[in-house]
Amino acid sequence: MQRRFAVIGAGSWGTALALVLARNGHAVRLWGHDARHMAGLIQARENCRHLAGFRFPETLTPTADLDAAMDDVRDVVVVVPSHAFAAQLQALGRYLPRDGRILWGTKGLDADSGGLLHGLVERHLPDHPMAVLSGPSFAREVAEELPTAVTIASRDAAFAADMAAAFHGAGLRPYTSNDLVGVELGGAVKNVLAVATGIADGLGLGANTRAGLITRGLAELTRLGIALGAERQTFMGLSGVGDLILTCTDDQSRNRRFGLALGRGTTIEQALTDIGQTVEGLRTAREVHALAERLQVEMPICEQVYQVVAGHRTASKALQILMARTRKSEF
Ligand SMILES: NC(=O)C1=CN([C@@H]2O[C@H](COP(=O)(O)OP(=O)(O)OC[C@H]3O[C@@H](n4cnc5c(N)ncnc54)[C@H](OP(=O)(O)O)[C@@H]3O)[C@@H](O)[C@H]2O)C=CC1
Ligand SMILES: O=C(CO)COP(=O)(O)O
Repeated sequence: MQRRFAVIGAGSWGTALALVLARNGHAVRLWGHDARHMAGLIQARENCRHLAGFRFPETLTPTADLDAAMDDVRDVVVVVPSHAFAAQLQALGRYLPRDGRILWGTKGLDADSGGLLHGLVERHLPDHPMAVLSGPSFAREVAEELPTAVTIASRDAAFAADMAAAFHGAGLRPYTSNDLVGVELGGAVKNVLAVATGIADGLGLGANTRAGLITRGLAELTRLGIALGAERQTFMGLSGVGDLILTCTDDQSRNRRFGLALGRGTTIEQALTDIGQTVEGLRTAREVHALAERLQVEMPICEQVYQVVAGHRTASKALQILMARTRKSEF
C-alpha cells in the first residue's frame, strides 16, 4: 500500500532511505535544513553534495520547508546526525499527529546525556510508536540497490513489521527485532571501533591486529549492552557484528577513514575537513567513555580511542597500552 513519509535529514543516509521508500512507490518528502542545498536538490533532482548520481523518482519531493514536509504525514524517518537529533525532535513536536510514528537511522548517542536516542524520543515525542533502523548499510550501496540486510527494532512489533514492509525491496531486506537498546547501541559503538581499526591500519599494523580489535571490540560492546539491558544475541546480528565487520574493514566508512588518518599522523581537524561528512565516532568516543565509567563497564579499546581523540595520548601509545594490559581469561 502506498503511504506518505517525511524523511528528515538530507545527508547521504537520509537521501538513500528516501530513495528506497520512493522507489517502493511511497510518496516521500525529503527535508534538509540548508535552503540553498535543498534548492540544488530540487533543481537537479538528485543530491549532488552527499549522494550524487541517483536521480530522484517522481515520488520523491525534496524541500527545505518543514511545514510542507510534514503536511498530512504520519510516518517520520529522522536521519540527522546525532548532535542535531534532540533539536530536530523538538522541532517535529508541533507537526507530528496524535497517531504519528517515528523511525530513525541516526547512529550515535545523545550529545547531552550520553544516553541512547530512544530516550530523547520518549522525552520529546512521548507515546508515539518508535523504531530504529540499523545494520551494515553504506548509503551509496543502498542507493545502488546492492543487496543489503538491516534490522528494524521496536518494542512495538506491529510497527517494526509495518516499517520493514515499507522499506523492503529488491535491494533492501529488513529483519525485525524487539531489542531496541541492543540495536541502537551496536550502531553507536561500532563507529568508535571503526576509528580504532582505522588507527591500527593507519599505523601500518597488520590483519591480526584488525581482527583482534574487531573481536575484542565486540566483547566490550556486548558487555556494555548487557549492562544496559540489551540481549546478548543482538550483538551477533546485523546491527552488532554485521556493522562492525562492515565499518571496521571497508574504506567507505568515514569513521574508519578518520582513524586511518589519525594513525598516519594527520590532525583531527585536517582529517575531518578531508572527509567532509559526518564522523559520529568522534563524539561517540567521548560519550561511550562517560557511559562506561558511569556503569563501571570495562571498555579498553573504546577508552583508548577516547584518549587519542581527546588529545591525551598518541595512537601508537594507545596500542601499546592495550597490548600491555593484565592477562585475563577470554570469556
Ligand atoms: N552514510 C551512511 O552510509 C550511513 C549513515 N548513517 C547515520 O546516519 C546519520 C546521518 O549521516 P549521513 O547522512 O551519512 O551524514 P552526511 O554527512 O552525509 O549528512 C549529514 C546531513 O545532516 C545535515 N545536518 C547537519 N547538521 C544539522 C542540523 N543541525 N540539523 C539538521 N540537519 C543537519 C547536513 O546538512 P549540511 O550538508 O547542510 O551540513 C547533512 O544534510 C549519522 O548518524 C550516520 O551515522 C547510518 C547508516 C549509514
Ligand atoms: O553506518 C554506516 C554503515 O553501516 C556508515 O558508516 P560511516 O559513518 O563510518 O561511514
